[in-house]
Amino acid sequence: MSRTISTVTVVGAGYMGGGIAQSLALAGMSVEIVDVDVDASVRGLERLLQEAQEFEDQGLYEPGSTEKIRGNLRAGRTVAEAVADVDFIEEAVFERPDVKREVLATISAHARPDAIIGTNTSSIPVHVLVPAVTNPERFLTVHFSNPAPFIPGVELVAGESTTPDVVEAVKDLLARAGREGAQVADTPGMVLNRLQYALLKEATAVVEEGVATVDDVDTIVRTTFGFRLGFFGPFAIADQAGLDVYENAFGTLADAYGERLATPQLIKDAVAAGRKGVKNGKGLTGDFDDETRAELIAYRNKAYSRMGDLLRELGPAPKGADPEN
Ligand SMILES: NC(=O)c1ccc[n+]([C@@H]2O[C@H](COP(=O)([O-])OP(=O)(O)OC[C@H]3O[C@@H](n4cnc5c(N)ncnc54)[C@H](O)[C@@H]3O)[C@@H](O)[C@H]2O)c1
Repeated sequence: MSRTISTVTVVGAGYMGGGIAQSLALAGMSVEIVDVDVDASVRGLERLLQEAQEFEDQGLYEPGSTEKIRGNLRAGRTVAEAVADVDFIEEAVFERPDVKREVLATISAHARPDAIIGTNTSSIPVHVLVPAVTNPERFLTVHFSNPAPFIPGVELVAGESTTPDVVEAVKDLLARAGREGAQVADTPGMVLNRLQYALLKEATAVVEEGVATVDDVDTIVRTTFGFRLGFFGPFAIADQAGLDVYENAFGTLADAYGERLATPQLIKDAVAAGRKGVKNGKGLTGDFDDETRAELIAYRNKAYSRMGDLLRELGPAPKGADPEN
């Protein structure tokens, strides 16, 4: 039977730790935040309550959210005291292995032996931190994205000895907080940053080669494929476009840019096996019959139409002044 997390301590009441604590408290968990000392923890709590009130006033949080957070979120104790009897501890201190190791060792020394311990690291491989934790079967990366109160996705990275029930318990906690956890392997950059940096790297090459300006690259990303990404990942998008179409298009890219942008084996194999995507009912993301295909197209059209409405309602994002040099 899966374990249920209902009490949480977040260590590090800064930008990310604060947002994580606020989100979990809003979702009904009993949460404590703790920072370097009691004063810093209490200041963190005050800042979070003020911020929650601002979100509520701006209509970003439901009426009554700040009161709910106030009732579920506390501060005022040391790390040792605050982690002593909770189901889950999320470490969100500075992104430095030495600092994280020290904090994780303190947490391990004072937490229950079965308490689950997560780290919010965005770049440090979990195996680098594992030696600092006693009972490492209960330790994993639980990587929230910025801004934590609003971004739903959370990357999970299990260590070599992390047990499946621990991953399941964290996924369940995240689901109750309206978040979605996805597990990835313990590799540098994990998935989020590897993909995000690959896009930025190619975008930078486009600008450096004089193909388009920074502004025009951002416009194209925002208004074309970026428009789809809130609803579909790259595999679902490829299924909708046609895997055979992608195979051919990769051929053109490979002619120009070489092996780096040649057709991936996964796509070659899929097309060779007769998988062309949604259009022939056989995709990388699944099989589609007439009914699911029609439902998908209806969902897609509604999603993009609503996305257009939202963008028109919000208007363009504020921009900085043109760089002076
Ligand atoms: N900022 C982002 O966009 C972002 C996004 C995803 C993940 N992360 C990760 O989240 C973690 C925290 O980042 P942040 O942006 O919130 O940093 P931050 O500097 O805002 O907060 C870190 C907090 O940790 C506290 N701290 C430091 N040492 C401590 C100790 N020994 N005991 C208790 N508290 C201690 C600091 O006082 C500070 O309040 C990092 O691992 C970072 O990589 C950050």
